Amino acid sequence: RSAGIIGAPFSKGQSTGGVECGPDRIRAAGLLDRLQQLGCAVKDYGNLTFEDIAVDEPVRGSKSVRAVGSANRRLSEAVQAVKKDGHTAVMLGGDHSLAIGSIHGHTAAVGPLSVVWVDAHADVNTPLTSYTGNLHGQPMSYLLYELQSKVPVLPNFSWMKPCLSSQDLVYIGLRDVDPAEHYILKLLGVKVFCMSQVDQLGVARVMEETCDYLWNRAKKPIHLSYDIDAIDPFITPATGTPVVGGLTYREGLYITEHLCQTGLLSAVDLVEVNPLRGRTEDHVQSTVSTAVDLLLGCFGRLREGNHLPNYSLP
Ligand SMILES: N/C(=N\O)NCCC[NH3+]
Ligand SMILES: [Mn+2]
Ligand SMILES: [Mn+2]
Repeated sequence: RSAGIIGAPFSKGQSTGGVECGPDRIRAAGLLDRLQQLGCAVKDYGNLTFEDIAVDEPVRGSKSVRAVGSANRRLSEAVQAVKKDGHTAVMLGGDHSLAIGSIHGHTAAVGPLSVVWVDAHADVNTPLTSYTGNLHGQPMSYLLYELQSKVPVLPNFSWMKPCLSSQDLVYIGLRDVDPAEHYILKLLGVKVFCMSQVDQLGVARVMEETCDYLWNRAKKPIHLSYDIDAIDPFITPATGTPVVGGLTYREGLYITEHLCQTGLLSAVDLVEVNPLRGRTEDHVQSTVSTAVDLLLGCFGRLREGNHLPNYSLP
């Protein structure tokens, strides 16, 4: 396995400062070393820098549209480069509006994807249904072919087109979905495992059904977009929009372990880690170390233990 790490210190998809510090805090917690200890080849592409947009007035209620569009254009190009180099892409956020560029670039590089979106939220508001105008609550509406008519032309978004079919998307962990989002998910028939279904089925069955559903037609590369707020805030409190009743640490890890063993995991986003939202340093550490463990699960770390192929007893 080999990982290409992209830091995306971007926060303008929402209005809470600090999420731009996510990439460096996740690196500082030892992500690269621990990936290498697993025998994973690692290339760190560094942190993206983003165009400074001096004037970025709301458009149809959506905030920082020009900055979000510009940032995601750069991210799309970076993800394409990482995929061309043959790595599994790892995008460290930053807020979830970055999924626009990550999924767009991944698709541009490898073709049609299966997307697994692990999140307390559906992030499928359109610019016209969003209460807040924050673009981190809207990325999926820019990506889905079926919603193209519901998303107005926005400045700095002309570089992209929708690139995902609603039938190639599965949500896991939903527990805070707006009425408009719920309507959209039902209208499009999107496959959803909300927290009730995680409780009802158990995470192992959820993952079996996720894979069976996504592979119903053809096996495609998997894009895992992991919002840290999918995990219960008791474990990962340092995030912008915590919602009680989330995934346990074990459930969150099981999801990554299961997708890793499919051999199809082609890109991972780990977003919404916000160190400034931890009331104590322990809260920040718990959040950041969970993020690292989730990513290690994507690259073959097993709770039973691991040893390198060349290991020999002294
Ligand atoms: N973390 C968030 N999305 O995943 N916040 C925005 C969504 C609120 N409806
Ligand atoms: Mn999200
Ligand atoms: Mn969320």
